[in-house]
Amino acid sequence: MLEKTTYTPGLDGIIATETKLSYLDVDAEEIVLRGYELIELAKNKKYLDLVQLLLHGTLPNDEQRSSLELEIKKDYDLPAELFSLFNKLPKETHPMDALRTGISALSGYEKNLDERREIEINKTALKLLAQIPNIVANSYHILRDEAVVEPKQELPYSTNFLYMITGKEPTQAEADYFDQSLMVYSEHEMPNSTFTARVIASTNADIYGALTGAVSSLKGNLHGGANEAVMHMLLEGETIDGFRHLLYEKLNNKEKVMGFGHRVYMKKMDPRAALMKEALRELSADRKCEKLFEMCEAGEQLMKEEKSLYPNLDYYAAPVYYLLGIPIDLYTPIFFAARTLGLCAHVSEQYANNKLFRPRVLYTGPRGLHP
Ligand SMILES: CC(=O)SCCNC(=O)CCNC(=O)[C@H](O)C(C)(C)COP(=O)(O)OP(=O)(O)OC[C@H]1O[C@@H](n2cnc3c(N)ncnc32)[C@H](O)[C@@H]1OP(=O)(O)O
Ligand SMILES: O=C([O-])CC(=O)C(=O)O
Repeated sequence: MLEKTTYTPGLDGIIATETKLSYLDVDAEEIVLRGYELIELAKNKKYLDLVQLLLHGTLPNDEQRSSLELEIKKDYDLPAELFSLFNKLPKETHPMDALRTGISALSGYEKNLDERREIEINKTALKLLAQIPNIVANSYHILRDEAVVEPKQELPYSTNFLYMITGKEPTQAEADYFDQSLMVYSEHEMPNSTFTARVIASTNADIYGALTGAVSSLKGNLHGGANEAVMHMLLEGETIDGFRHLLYEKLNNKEKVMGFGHRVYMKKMDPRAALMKEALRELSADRKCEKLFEMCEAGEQLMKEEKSLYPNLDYYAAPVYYLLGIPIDLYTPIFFAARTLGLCAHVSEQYANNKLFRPRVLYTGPRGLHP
């Protein structure tokens, strides 16, 4: 007989696996990535440095970073059939669903689909890191009957990603904010999407299947979908007073306010949100759009006073993306593109030391019935 004491709803606080990749140390207010602290990395390094760190365990030197970038860039192009596929989707398809379809379809082009060795999975990971930004940007353009924006080899990795989204080359400052957002989104221990990917990989299923499942998980508004919801809420609020009114209304209706709360940080501010808040402060001042920053701060204050709840990353990443001119429907796909890194590292780690996930239940139904 399984004891009720072994059951925690939502697996809250339960250790699901061992990992060398990352750990949220809430007391120390540190997000540990292979021994480094994520916020320090995000202030001093680039997304590509994190690619090398998470997949290979060490930060690259300049030469290693350049060869990693070349390796990724050689796989930027997508099979032409993928564009035809996006053309056939209903125009109402959400970009997260187009992304899910795109990743699933890519599996058919993978020669190494049956490979589970780390060295081969890392190669696939680089290919996915090359192709997923292209899927994110161009499935969106195709669904809106816009021209495809081909990747530009001469641009740095994340500059090219932002360029494919907006169709115009970003300034250095814009590219830097975007790169920093990709870093803070890149890996976060055991969120629902990472757990989903590891559960799928634990059956020996391939990495495309694991990532396809993770896209579905990330779309939900209790997870990655929250960043899009935050921006819609800010636009609906319009002014500081309007936004405060909207938040009170939601709290009175017992609705969840998107962008607040977190399973692990519930009583503290997500350190990544604090970094994005600073990016928003600078960008708002630069764009003479201080009102957006002030609205966010007013919302943060209200939620602290009324509910003792703090912003998570999505709350401050959303307005940063808005000021970078990114369409709202792409916020969650961008989150996924950045998280592709962490997901691939977790899938690789799962294969390397696999044990099938298969938990038990606390049965609450009837017994002893007869047909
Ligand atoms: C990058 C990311 O993916 S971060 C997560 C993004 N998601 C969101 O922003 C969605 C809004 N937030 C939430 O729904 C939650 O805080 C979650 C899902 C992130 C974490 O949830 P859980 O750990 O399961 O906690 P749970 O939802 O049970 O919340 C505990 C209590 O705080 C309240 N609460 C938590 N978050 C919120 C919120 N955003 N707005 C209002 N109340 C909230 C709950 O209503 C609950 O109150 P109760 O005990 O009176 O019923
Ligand atoms: O950790 C979580 O549960 C959700 C989150 O913040 C992330 O995936 O970045």
